[in-house]
Amino acid sequence: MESNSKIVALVGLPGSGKSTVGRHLSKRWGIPFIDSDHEIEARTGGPVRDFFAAHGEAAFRDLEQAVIAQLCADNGQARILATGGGAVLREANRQVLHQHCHVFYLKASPEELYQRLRNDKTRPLLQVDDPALRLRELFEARDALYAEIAHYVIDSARLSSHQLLHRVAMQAEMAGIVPARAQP
Ligand SMILES: Nc1ncnc2c1ncn2[C@@H]1O[C@H](COP(=O)(O)OP(=O)(O)OP(=O)(O)O)[C@@H](O)[C@H]1O
Ligand SMILES: O=C(O)C1=C[C@@H](O)[C@@H](O)[C@H](O)C1
Ligand SMILES: [Mg+2]
Repeated sequence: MESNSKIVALVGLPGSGKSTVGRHLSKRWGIPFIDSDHEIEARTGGPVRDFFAAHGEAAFRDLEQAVIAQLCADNGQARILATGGGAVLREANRQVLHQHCHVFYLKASPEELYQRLRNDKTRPLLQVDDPALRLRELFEARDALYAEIAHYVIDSARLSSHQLLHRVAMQAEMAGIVPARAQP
């Protein structure tokens, strides 16, 4: 990875805490938080699930790849980036993330994710008859891909979201990726 990179990328399954941790780190460090799904929504003018339904997954993945390449381009600006849960499925995304960002894999078991998300109706991938099974399948298919690109694996088992945030912040600050800042 480029040693002067100031991009912290958060990867992991739906519910792993990317948005929660990303928002808090953004406040703590005073740098922007960008979510690739939100960037795509800003460009297409509607929710990701509508784009999926209208154009299919392959078209979504093409757009996602283009967006991630742009978000990882070095412009000297420090930032926190969360990627859509499926971004690691493409080799090109794995390469660009690993090379240009400090990648943190927020790892959680499918059982734990199910407990967090069981009442959530906003995640399209989980609106199926058996969301617990779906999470197990996603974990099986993706855990090794997240781990492959990660510079840091943060296991969130038995951590509250506050403790998880603290772990990521400490790791990044100790590694000198961002200057340590007093919490607002
Ligand atoms: N370590 C944790 N312990 C308990 N709950 C957590 C933890 N991390 C996140 N949560 C809760 O789980 C839910 C999902 O978290 P969040 O939206 O941050 O996940 P995400 O990785 O951004 O998911 P997605 O990929 O779908 O955008 C939130 O309600 C959040 O408060
Ligand atoms: O895990 C996935 O494949 C996805 C996760 C979301 O973040 C979105 O990017 C989209 O719904 C696909
Ligand atoms: Mg999110």
